[in-house]
Parts: sequence; C-alpha cells; structure tokens
Amino acid sequence: MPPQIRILDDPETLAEAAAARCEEILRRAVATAGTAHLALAGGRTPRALYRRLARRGGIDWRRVHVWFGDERAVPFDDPRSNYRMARETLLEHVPVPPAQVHPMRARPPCLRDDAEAYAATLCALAPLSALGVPCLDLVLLGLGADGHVASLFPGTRALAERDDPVAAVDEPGIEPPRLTLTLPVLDHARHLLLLVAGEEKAAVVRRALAEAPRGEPLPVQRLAPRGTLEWFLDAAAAAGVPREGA
Ligand SMILES: O=C(O)[C@H](O)[C@@H](O)[C@H](O)[C@H](O)COP(=O)(O)O
Repeated sequence: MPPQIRILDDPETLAEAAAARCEEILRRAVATAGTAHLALAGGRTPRALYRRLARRGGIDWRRVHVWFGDERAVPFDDPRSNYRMARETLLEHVPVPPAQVHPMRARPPCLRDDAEAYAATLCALAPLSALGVPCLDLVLLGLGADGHVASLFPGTRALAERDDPVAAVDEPGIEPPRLTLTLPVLDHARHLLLLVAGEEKAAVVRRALAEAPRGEPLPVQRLAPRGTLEWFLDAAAAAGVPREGA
C-alpha cells in the first residue's frame, strides 16, 4: 500500500490532524479488540501531538497499552528521556492504568538483557503474527535528518535486525546508547504515522520520498509496512515534495 502523505500548514495544525487520526485508530482498535497497543515516538516533534491527544475525549485510555518505539539509556527523569517527555505531555493527563504503560529500561552495560526483557513483555501482551512478531495497532515515528526512525540509525546492527523485536543500539558515535523496536515490529504495525516538521527535515523528506531512491536506502526507506504508512508533514518539511497538480 503506497504511503499516504498529508501536508499541513504548520506544526500545530500537523499535531491537530495527527491527533484526530490517532484517536480514530485507537477508538477502532478498542472497539474491535477491546484493547489497543500504541507505541510512542520520542524526540521533539511528537510533543504537540501528545498534548492534543491528552485533551481528546474519544479514547478509552483504560483499554490502551502504551509502548515506546525507542528510549535513550538515561534515567527516566533525565530531560533526554522519551519516557519523561511522554509522561509530561500525555501519560500524566490520561487514565492509562500504570500496568499498561511500558517504559523501555535501557541500562548499559546490560542493554541486551534489557532488550530481551522488553521483547518478552511485548510478546507476552501484544497480539502476535503467525510467526510470533508483535502486531501493534499504532506506531508513531519521527524522522531524523539522517533518515533514521525510532533508533534505527544507518549502518547499525539494530537496523539490520530481522528476528528480535527489540535491539540494543550502542555503536560508537551513538550517544547515549539506546534500545529500539526493530523493522519487523514496525512493519507489522497496523498503522504507522510518521510525524515530520521543520525546514531542517526538508532535505531528508525530499530524498526519502524521491521516486528513484539513490544510494543506500535510508532507514525510513527500509520500512515495508503490512498496514498503512501515513506521513504527516508541515509545509516547511514538505518544501521539496512534489505537490499533486503543481
Ligand atoms: O529518541 C528519539 O530521538 C526518536 O525516537 C527519534 O527517532 C526521533 O523521532 C527523530 O530523531 C526525530 O526527532 P525530532 O522529532 O526531535 O526531530
């Protein structure tokens, strides 16, 4: 299924449109299966979305399991923690049962043990494909200037991982080390929402959406979703995207 691309005027209207779409997906998942499995992105872009999600009244958060796409190996009260950002902008404001919030504990030098532990929880609680891959209802992703999604950075073992659902990211140059969901889990999500805002992302968006990929595929170009992939871009990030009818 080709990616759907929505271009919104600015980060605030992007956040509002993405929040409406998240609510629609989560409501449908809860109505269908009685529960919904959501993985949050880290970084800056999702903040405005999470604040809006916290204010939307149509999600039965008691039925939602909240996972993380990735996490830095820092304490949960560290300003760099994705869990801290999500807690402050969303989780403190919605009635998700604490047992259904699954922070990623990433504690060097035991990163691989932490990856295995997170994978075990994910596989125990989330629906699985016939081959045992966790199938989340909605995975939110940002996009790095190098084309990374979650913490699947170019040239890393985590990006190449095709079996384990969670991988450690501790290659030289990646500081702090991280844990990340791997491509199989991202590809098995029912819905992937990619949130990209700002002129500093225009170049990577243009390359990522180019008809004829050149050179080594970017991590974001390695996504092969079985479900839907929806890009939510603001006008600045979409500056190089050919407009239909343009
Ligand atoms: O832990 C992280 O940093 C994120 O998971 C990462 O993948 C992020 O989504 C991108 O780097 C974009 O970050 P911004 O939204 O801050 O541009």
